[in-house]
Amino acid sequence: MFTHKRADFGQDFIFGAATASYQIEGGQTDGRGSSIWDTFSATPGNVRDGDTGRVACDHYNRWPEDLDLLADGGFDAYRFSFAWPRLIPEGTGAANPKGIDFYDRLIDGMLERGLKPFATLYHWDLPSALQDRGGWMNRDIAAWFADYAVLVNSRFGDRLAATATINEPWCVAYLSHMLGIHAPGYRDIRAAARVSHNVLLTHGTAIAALRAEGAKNLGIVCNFESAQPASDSPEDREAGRLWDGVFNRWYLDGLFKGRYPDDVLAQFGPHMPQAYTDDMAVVSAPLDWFGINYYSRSLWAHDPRRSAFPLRQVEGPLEKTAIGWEIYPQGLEDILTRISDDYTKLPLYVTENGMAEVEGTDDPRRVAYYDAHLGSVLAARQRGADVRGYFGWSLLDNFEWAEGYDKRFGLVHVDYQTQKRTPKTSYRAFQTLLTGANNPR
Ligand SMILES: N#[N+]C[C@@H]1[C@@H](O)[C@H](O)[C@@H](O)[C@@H]2O[C@H]12
Repeated sequence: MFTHKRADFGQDFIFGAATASYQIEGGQTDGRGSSIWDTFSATPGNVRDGDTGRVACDHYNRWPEDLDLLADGGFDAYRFSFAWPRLIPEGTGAANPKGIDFYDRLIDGMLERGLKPFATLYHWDLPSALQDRGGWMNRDIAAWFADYAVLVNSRFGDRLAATATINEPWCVAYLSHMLGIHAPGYRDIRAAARVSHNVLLTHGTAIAALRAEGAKNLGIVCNFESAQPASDSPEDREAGRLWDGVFNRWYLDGLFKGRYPDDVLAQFGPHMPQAYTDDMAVVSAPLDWFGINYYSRSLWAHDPRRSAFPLRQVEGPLEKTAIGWEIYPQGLEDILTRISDDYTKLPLYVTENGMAEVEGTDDPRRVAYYDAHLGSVLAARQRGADVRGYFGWSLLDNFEWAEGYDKRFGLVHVDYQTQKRTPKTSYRAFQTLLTGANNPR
């Protein structure tokens, strides 16, 4: 079990578990429109083993059982995401009544179980119809998303404990438009430059629209790595710093300082949208809280072969998870204190932290991973970071994007043939931490 006690975090600290619509819902029915992940995963070669989110964890039908798992585990909150194409199948225009009904029942189910709904408006499942119109490369997405955000707020806002506009803008932009690993699978520096701006413009535009509706407890969720040089050479030190710019400072500087870092701008060069500086007041709209997703560190070396972003990742020596990421708890303490010291005194939530492990229900390594990272949260709080909550990723084994179902992050094992849920040892560790009991269901 964990070495920490619930009281160590203070009585107001929130513990939750997190999921995302495309990764768990399935339910490609009842008026749900196509998403870019439906098309990306249907394209051979994009997702391991040809896996798709067509069924996933069948959460669309099994959500009561999944909410029971959260409640029985003693969690205070549930971080979930709305599927834009389930609510507005074409992305703009008419809403889908059955989609609204699903989230009505889901949110009411949380409240009935004493779970605080922590919502994310966008966790990567863009309506395909909007991709047909340019998707994130089209500046108009800011208006499309703002209208969607206002719809969500009008139907559900009064019941939400917190609302994040976008999950991991770096993944929406760089991973999906520069590296091509996620949907829509572009490998294009011009697309990446434009989306790196448009995703934050979209966030800020939605914040303004939601404020106009009186919405409260608004934030965004960004992912951070401890970006380090692979050696002490000046070139590698510069490579580590540049990756810190690409992954961390682009979003921190944009959101909290209203400007993008010069070293990354230099790499994007002429590909940035014209007059983007005119948008920075919108990009850096004041927020009520900030979400941090943290998993690991990364090591970087100079790579002179590359004309832009001249760096390459180097495998590190630390123990690794089943997805190959080093286990580096210090990085969570470091990013939390860095954000608090250098960027914002807003309430912070660790909105995702967890590890992939090989299949099974006994996962002592995952227990140790969570225990160490919870220790980092406590250390960051002791250093002055106003960390208000922590969400484990993920409640369930689920569709792990390009890795398909091969990589399992769940506190609860899912047998995808039977959809049977089985709490793992790590779930029991949280249950003991949060309820004092270890009461197998
Ligand atoms: N990979 N990985 C696990 C996890 C992913 O499943 C989430 O959807 C993302 O928000 C974030 O990347 C982290």
